[in-house]
Amino acid sequence: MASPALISDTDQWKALQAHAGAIHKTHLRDLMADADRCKAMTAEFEGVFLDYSRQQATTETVDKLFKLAEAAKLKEKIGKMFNGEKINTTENRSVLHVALRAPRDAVINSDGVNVVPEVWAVKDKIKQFSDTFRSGSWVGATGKPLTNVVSVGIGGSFLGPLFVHTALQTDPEAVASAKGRQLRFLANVDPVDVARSIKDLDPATTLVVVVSKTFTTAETMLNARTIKEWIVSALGPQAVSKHMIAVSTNLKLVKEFGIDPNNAFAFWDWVGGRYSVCSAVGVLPLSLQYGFPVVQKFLEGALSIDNHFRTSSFEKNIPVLLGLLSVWNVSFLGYPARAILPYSQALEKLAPHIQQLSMESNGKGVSIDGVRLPYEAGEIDFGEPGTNGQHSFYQLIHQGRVIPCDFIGVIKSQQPVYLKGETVSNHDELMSNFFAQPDALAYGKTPEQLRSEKVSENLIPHKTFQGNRPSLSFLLSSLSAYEIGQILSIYEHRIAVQGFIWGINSFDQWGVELGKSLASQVRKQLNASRMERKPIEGFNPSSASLLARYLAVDPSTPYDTTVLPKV
Ligand SMILES: O=P(O)(O)OC[C@H]1O[C@H](O)[C@H](O)[C@@H](O)[C@@H]1O
Repeated sequence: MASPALISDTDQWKALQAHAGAIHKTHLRDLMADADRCKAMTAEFEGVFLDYSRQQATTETVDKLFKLAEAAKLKEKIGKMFNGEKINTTENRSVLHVALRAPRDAVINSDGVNVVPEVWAVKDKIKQFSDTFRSGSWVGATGKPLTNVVSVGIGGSFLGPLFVHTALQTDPEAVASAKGRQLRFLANVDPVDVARSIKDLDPATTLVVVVSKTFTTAETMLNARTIKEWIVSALGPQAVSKHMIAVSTNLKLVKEFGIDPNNAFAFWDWVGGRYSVCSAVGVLPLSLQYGFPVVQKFLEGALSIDNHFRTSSFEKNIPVLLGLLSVWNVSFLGYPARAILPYSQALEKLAPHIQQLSMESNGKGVSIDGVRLPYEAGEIDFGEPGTNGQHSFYQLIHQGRVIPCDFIGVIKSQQPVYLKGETVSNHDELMSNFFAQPDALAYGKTPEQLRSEKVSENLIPHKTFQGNRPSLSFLLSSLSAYEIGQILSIYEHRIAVQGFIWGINSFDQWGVELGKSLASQVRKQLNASRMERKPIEGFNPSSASLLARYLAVDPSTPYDTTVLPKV
């Protein structure tokens, strides 16, 4: 018999659907009373400890999920990814971000060519360039060493590097190596972002890295031209070769832009944009700021999880367990969202990165074979660091909608602080919340408990917490470059597992195209109306009237001369 086209046609999927009915009748309060279950629902690898006992699941659920994984051929699909097979079928590409952190002697083929030597050639070039840059021997047009870096890029050419940069910013080793330097990002095409990214910077001491896989992304190219103008107007056209470098797969366009090809750093079409932080996209700007050795530790952390993911049995495999549990929450329990709640300010930009990684990967409506899905794939990811989130959206999570939560805690803070005489250290104060919130969600508070506390009857419905709200907790030993790499890789693989189970292509992103092409029609209209006073044509009544309102106001932009931000 031919294998079913959709995973939802399998007996294993149907068994889980039936099982979900039974699970809905349980309460986490009761499930948590089983100490053996709690112990069984944990996994550990190196310093990463995962406790998933607060999922609305039993060991039977997990067994059934493993059977689903078998039906979805998860093991084979993981193998195909690591072996460089062209699993991104709609773009006919391998998916080899794991090659970016593979050891020098590894062999990973794409199209019959071992890509690892090319990866290391670029890393060696980055190391050499960043050493020269950081030593002060690379000087700008006025002879001054450059201490500021502005990385211009958007989407995958921005969010991963921003996440890692933000996480490293307070790590003692990274702090020491970044003394006297700053790294900034320019992503949005909004001129306000341009103004903010160059505020108080001197072009004479600034290096600009233009980061774009395609080197055609409209926002990045306009921002790159704008920043080029900022440099040229201050230092003259010959300054570009000393003040602008690039990261791209399209080295031809880099050259045409006017950046010296010697100062261009390559990557390859088998690296998806949102999976590119371990390529020159992240490694170059981060090495300029922190030095290559710190970034190498980040890559090693990612590699450790790659090996764990590739070789561990599913029972112990953290990304596999996480991916399967997310599928369980979305497809069987019907919870469409996931909150990412790091109890670590250093992980402030994890959720924005995961938003792209997860939603661009798994936000699909058809199977990899083009069959419309009878179930929803992907989930809505959002999050904020605790405790900030607690004072913002946790009300909804506790008493409103059910949103499975990822709690991420760190045992040893990057920045220990204690005030003599205080009950606990500042980090213990933070972590008190990390330990308390998952139980508040799981156990809730009953009307009986409230009555025993003499709460007045009219307030009992308002103060009742139903509980039975799933979460999982990660406890990391510390948060250095290595663990940051581990977190990245855990999420990358978890999201791939989800896509493999749902039977979709997690590595294309056709859904971003339509908006781009409609924007080009608007761009043409804005040009025609502003420059030649042409009437608005070819839009629906709503868009035409919005455009008319927009164009009616004088933007105070003189169209016959260049204007740069004044900050
Ligand atoms: O790196 P670039 O080619 O400039 O692309 C930047 C971004 O463009 C689009 O939005 C894609 O959907 C993203 O996946 C990509 O990361």
